[in-house]
Amino acid sequence: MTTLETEFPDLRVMPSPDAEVGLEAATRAAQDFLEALGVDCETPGTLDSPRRMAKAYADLLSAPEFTMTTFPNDEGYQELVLVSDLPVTSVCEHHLLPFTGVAHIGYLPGARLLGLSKFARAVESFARRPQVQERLTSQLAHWLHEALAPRGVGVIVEASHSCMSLRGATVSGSTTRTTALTGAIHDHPATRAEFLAAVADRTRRI
Ligand SMILES: Nc1nc2c(ncn2[C@@H]2O[C@H](COP(=O)(O)OP(=O)(O)OP(=O)(O)O)[C@@H](O)[C@H]2O)c(=O)[nH]1
Ligand SMILES: [Zn+2]
Repeated sequence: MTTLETEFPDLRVMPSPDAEVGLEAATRAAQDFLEALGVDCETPGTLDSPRRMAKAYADLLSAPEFTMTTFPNDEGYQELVLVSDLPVTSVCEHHLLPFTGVAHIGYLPGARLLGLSKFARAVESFARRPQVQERLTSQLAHWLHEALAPRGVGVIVEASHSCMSLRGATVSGSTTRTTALTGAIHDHPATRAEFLAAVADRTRRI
C-alpha cells in the first residue's frame, strides 16, 4: 500500500497517533476556548458542544490514507485525462476556517494509468490538514507527477475562503483560482493551452 505519508515524509501527518486521547484533550481545550469567549457550555444545547467541536475539527484535519491503484497503460493511451469538479474541503492554516470548492486534475499518461477514484482520494488527503490553497494545488500536482511518472500534470483549484467571507474582509462571492503544472503540460504551450481550455469548458461558478 502506498500512502501519501510514505511518498512525502516531510508533510505534517494528521490525526494524532492516539485519536481517542487526542479527542479527549481537544474536547477539554474546546471547552476552555469556548468559555474564554463567553460561550455558556452548560445549557442543554451546548453541553456536548466542546466534544462536537473537537470531533468536527478532527474530521476536517484527518488526512486519510488510501491505496494508490494503478494499471498498465497497455493500449498506449496518449491524450489528456481530465477529472473535473472534485470537491475540495480544506482548512486555512491561518484562521482554521474552512475553504471549499473544486479541483480539476489532468494528466498525460506515461506507462501507467491511475484509478479514477484516487484523484478524489488524493484531493481529500491533501486537503484535510491545515493548508493554504497554493500549497494544496502544488502538492497535488507534484505528488501525482512523482507517484505516477506521467508525461505531465495539471491541477486547478477554485475555492471560496470563509475566512474572507464570514469575517475580516467579509467579501462574499469571491473565489480564488490556483494552478500547478508539471512536465509537458507546463513546458509545451499547445499542451498547456489544451489543458486550460479543457478545464475552462468544465468550469462552473462555485
Ligand atoms: N495566499 C493565501 N492566503 C490565505 C489563504 N487562506 C487565508 N489566507 C490569508 O491569510 C492572511 C492572514 O493575514 P493576517 O493579516 O495575518 O490575518 P488577519 O488579521 O486575520 O487578516 P484579515 O483576514 O485581513 O482580517 C489573510 O490575508 C487571509 O486572507 C490561502 O489559501 N492562500
Ligand atoms: Zn484564513
